[in-house]
Amino acid sequence: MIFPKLNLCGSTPSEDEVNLYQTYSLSGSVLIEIDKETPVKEVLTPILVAKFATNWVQLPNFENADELSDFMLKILDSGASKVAIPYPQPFSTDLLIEKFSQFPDDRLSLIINYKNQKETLDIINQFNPYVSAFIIKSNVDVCPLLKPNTKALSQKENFEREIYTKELTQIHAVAKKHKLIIDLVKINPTCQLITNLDELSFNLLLDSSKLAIGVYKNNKGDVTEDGKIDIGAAYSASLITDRPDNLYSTVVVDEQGVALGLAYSDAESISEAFRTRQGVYKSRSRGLWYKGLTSNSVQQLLRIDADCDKDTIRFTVHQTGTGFCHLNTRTCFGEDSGITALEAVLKKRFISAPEGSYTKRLFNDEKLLHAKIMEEAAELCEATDKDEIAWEAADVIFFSLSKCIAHGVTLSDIESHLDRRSKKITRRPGNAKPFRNPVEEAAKKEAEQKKAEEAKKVEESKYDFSLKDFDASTISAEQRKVLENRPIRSADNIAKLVTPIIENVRKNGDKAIKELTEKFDGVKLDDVVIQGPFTETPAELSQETVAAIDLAFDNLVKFHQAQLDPKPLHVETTPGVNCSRYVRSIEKVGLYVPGGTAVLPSTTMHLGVPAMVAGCSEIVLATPPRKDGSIVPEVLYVAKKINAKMIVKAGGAQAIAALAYGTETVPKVDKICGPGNQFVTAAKMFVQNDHSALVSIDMPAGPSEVLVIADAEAKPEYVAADLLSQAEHGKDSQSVLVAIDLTDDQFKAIEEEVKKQGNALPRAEIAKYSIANSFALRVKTLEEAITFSNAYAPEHLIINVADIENKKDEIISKVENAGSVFLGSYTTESCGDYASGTNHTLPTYGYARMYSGTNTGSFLKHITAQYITKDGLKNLGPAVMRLAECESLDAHRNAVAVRMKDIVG
Ligand SMILES: NC(=O)c1ccc[n+]([C@@H]2O[C@H](COP(=O)([O-])OP(=O)(O)OC[C@H]3O[C@@H](n4cnc5c(N)ncnc54)[C@H](O)[C@@H]3O)[C@@H](O)[C@H]2O)c1
Ligand SMILES: N[C@H](CO)Cc1c[nH]c[nH+]1
Repeated sequence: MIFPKLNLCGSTPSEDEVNLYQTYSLSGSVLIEIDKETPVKEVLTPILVAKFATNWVQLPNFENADELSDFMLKILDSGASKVAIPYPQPFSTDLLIEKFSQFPDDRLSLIINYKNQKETLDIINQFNPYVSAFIIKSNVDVCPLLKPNTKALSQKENFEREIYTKELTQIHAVAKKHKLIIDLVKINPTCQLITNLDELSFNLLLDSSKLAIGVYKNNKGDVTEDGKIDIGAAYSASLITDRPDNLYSTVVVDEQGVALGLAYSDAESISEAFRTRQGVYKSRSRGLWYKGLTSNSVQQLLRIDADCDKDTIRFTVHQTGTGFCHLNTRTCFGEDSGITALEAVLKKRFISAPEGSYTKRLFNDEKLLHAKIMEEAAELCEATDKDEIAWEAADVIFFSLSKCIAHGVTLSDIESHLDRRSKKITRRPGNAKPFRNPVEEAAKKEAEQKKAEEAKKVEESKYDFSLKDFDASTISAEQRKVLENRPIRSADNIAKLVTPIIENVRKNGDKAIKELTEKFDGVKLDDVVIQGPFTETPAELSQETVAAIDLAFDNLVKFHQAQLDPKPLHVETTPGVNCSRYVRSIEKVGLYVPGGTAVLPSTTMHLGVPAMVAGCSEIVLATPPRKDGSIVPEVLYVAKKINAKMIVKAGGAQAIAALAYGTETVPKVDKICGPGNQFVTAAKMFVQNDHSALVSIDMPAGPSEVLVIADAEAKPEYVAADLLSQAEHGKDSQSVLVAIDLTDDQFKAIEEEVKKQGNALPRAEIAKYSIANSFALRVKTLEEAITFSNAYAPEHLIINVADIENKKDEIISKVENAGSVFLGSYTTESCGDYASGTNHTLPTYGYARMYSGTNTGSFLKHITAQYITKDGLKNLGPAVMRLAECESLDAHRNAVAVRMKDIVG
C-alpha cells in the first residue's frame, strides 16, 4: 500500500498544505515530517486529534538523547499514532535503545538509510524488539521492480530483479511482524512498482513531490508528465479483484462503523473520491457515481481502508441528507438502532421538536438538563442490580447526549476524545534498564540457536570433493586400462530415447519442435526461429561485455584465418600428368550451441568464427531458449558478428533433427557442428548415418574433460581451480590429476583447495558429481605422466610443471593425443575456453586419438582435378591398363587403350 508523506517543517503550514493533509489522510495513514520549529500545540495537535487518520510523525535529529525522548513523549501524547525516528542519531545506539525501551514498541518506528543489506539487517535485528515499523530509505536510481514481471525483461533485468527481490524478502523475513515502508527517494513511482512491492510486503512512501490529485479527471491516465502519480491510482494499485467487471466491492459505513450499504469502485472513482473528498463510486450501469449529486445526500469522505486480503474496501463517510439508500433511508439495511439511532433522533428533535414538548424544554433549559444529568448520574451510582445499572446508564447517556447535541458535539467527537486518551502514554523510568520483552527475548534466543544450527548443518553438508587416488606404481594393468577409458555410458538407451524425437521432428516439423521444447525445456515457443540478419547490438549488453566478446572474437579470427590457405594445389606427378586441389567452403552449416545448464556465447564464437572465416554462405545457429522463450543477448551479438542467417530456439535431439532434415522455418543444412549432451551427440550420430538426411557432423564432442599434470612446483590453488573449471560444466564431466612425485602433504594441499573452492562455487552441486567421477594418479616422472595422458587422450591437457619456459618444446613433442594443450602455470584452460584464439570445441571421450578439434578446415572441403597431356597419357597409360587387368575391370582398361591406340598406333 502507499504511505503518503507531508512535510510540515518550519512554522505555520499554508492552506494548500492543510488541504493536502486532508486528502492524504483519506488513505488511512500519513507520515508528517516536522522539525523543531513546527508549532506543536497550534499546528500539529489539531491535525493529530482528527479521529480518522492514523498519523505518524517523523522527528528531526537531536543532539541529546533526553531531549529526543521528551519530544517523542510530547508528540505521542499529542495524538500521534507513532513517531518515526531517523537512525543514527548524534548519540550512541545503546542510548537510543535505552530511550526507546521506555516507550511501547507499537508507538515507535525507525528510519534507516539503506547502504547494504548486511548493515540494514543488523540494524533491524538490533531494533526489532523496540519498534513496530521500519522505514527504509534507499537512494538507488534504478529500481528493478518498476516493470511488470514479463517475458520482455532482459537477462540482466531479470537478474537484477531477482537480487533485489531476494534482498527485500530477506529484510521482510527478519522484520517479520513489523510494518515495512520503503522510501525510494530517487524513483518516480508507477502503479506496477506499488503492486510489486506489495507482493514483497513492502509499503511505498510517497511524499508530496511524487503525488498528484485528480490526474484521472484531466484524462491524463495515472501519472503526470513530471512523473507524479495520482493518489487514487496509487492507492488502487494495491487492490485486487476477482469480480468479472474488475470493480472493487466497497462497504460504505458511517463514523461509528455502521454499514450504510454496498457500492463498487475502480481506480477512476477512487481517484475522484480523493479529489473531491466525497463518496464517489462506480455504478455498474451508469459509470462514475458522485453520491448525492442529484439527491443532495452527499457524503463527506473520512477514510478509505482495504480489507485484509485487499479485495474489498471500506469508505468511512459522514452521510448528510436523507441517507445512503435510494429508498431515502439512512442505510440500505433498514432503521438504525442503539446509540446511533438515539443520536439521529436527538439531532432531528433539536431542529424540529414541537414548542412546549419535553425535549424542546430540555434543549432550551440548560438548568433542567444539568439537573437531569446529575440526578441520573446519582441514580446510576446507587444502582446495584444489573438491569437497574443498565437502565440508569441509559438515562445518563440519553441526557448527556442531549447536552452534546445541544452544543453541536457528535458521537464521533466523543469517540475521538476516547481515542486520544488511549494514546496517552506513561514513560517507563528514565534510568530503567533497556526494556526487554520476555516473549521476544525468548524468540530471539530461539532464532539465534536456529541460525547456529543451520550454520552447523551447512558446514556439515559441505560436499566432500575428495579425489579418488591411485598410485601408478602399484595399480594393476587392468586397473590402469579402466582409468585410461571413460566411465562406460550405454548408448543404446539414449538412442532409444532420441529416435522417436527425431522421427517426430521429421514428420511434424515446427509443431514437434514446439511440443518437445515445452516438454524438455519447459518453454512454450511462439516462433521456432529468430530470423536474421542480426543488425543491432542488444542494448542490455554492457560495454565491458561487448569489449570482451570483441577481443575474444578478434583473437579467434586471427588464429582461424591463419589456418586458411585458399590457394589451389598443383603437382605434376609424372611428366604430363597434372594433379590439382581446390578449396571450397561448405555452403550451409548448422552450429549447435549447448544451453541446458549454462548458456554458452563462447561456443557460438568458437563455432561461428571458423565457419565465417571458411566462408560458409548460410550459418544457422541452434540453442535452447531461456525460460521466457528468448535468447541471451550475448549470443544475439555474436550472431550479428558472424552474420548468422537465423537462430533456432531449440536444444537437444529436436534441434539436431531440425537442422538435418529442415522444417517449415528451419532450412536443412549440409553439416552440423557443435558439442552437447548425450542426447545431442546421439542425435548427431543418428542423422549422420541416415542417408536420407545427407548431412555430416564434426565429431563426437561430449562432456568436457581436463587432465592436469602437476609437479611440486605447481600452486595447489591453481591446480584445484583448473580441475574445477571443467568439473562445473556438467555432472558427467571428468577432471583428472596426474601428480608427479608429490608428498602426501602436497597432494593433500591440492585436495583441500578443491574442497574449499568447490564448495564456494554456485555450481557446487554439479561439480560434486563430476569430481566424484574423476580421479588422481600419482606418478614419479613427467615421462610417466605424459605416457598416461597419451593413453587417456584428454580433451584438454594442462601441463603445470617447473621450468616450462625452457622445456615446453620438448614436452609438446611428446604429446601424441590431446584436443588442446595448455603449458605453464599461467596458461589456464579458461583462456582457451574463451579468448586466446584456439578453439574450445574439441574431441572428448578419447576421440582425441583420431579427431582434431574444430578448426577452419572443419567448414571446408577439397575438390581435386587433373589435366593429362598426350605425353602424360603415354607415360601413365601402361601402368593404368596393367592395374585394371589385375582387377579384371576391362572397361577401365579400354578407356585408356582406345586413346593409346591413337597415340602409339
Ligand atoms: N566438448 C566441447 O567442446 C564442449 C563445449 C561446451 C560444452 N560442452 C559440453 O556440452 C554439454 C552441454 O550439455 P547441456 O545439457 O548443458 O546442454 P545441451 O544444450 O547439450 O542440452 C540441453 C538439451 O537437452 C535436451 N534434454 C534434456 N533432457 C532431456 C531428456 N530427458 N530427453 C531428451 N532430451 C533432453 C533438452 O531439449 C535441452 O534443450 C556439457 O556436457 C558440456 O560439458 C562440451
Ligand atoms: N570447456 C568447454 C569445452 O569443453 C568450453 C567452454 C565454454 N564455456 C566455458 N568453457
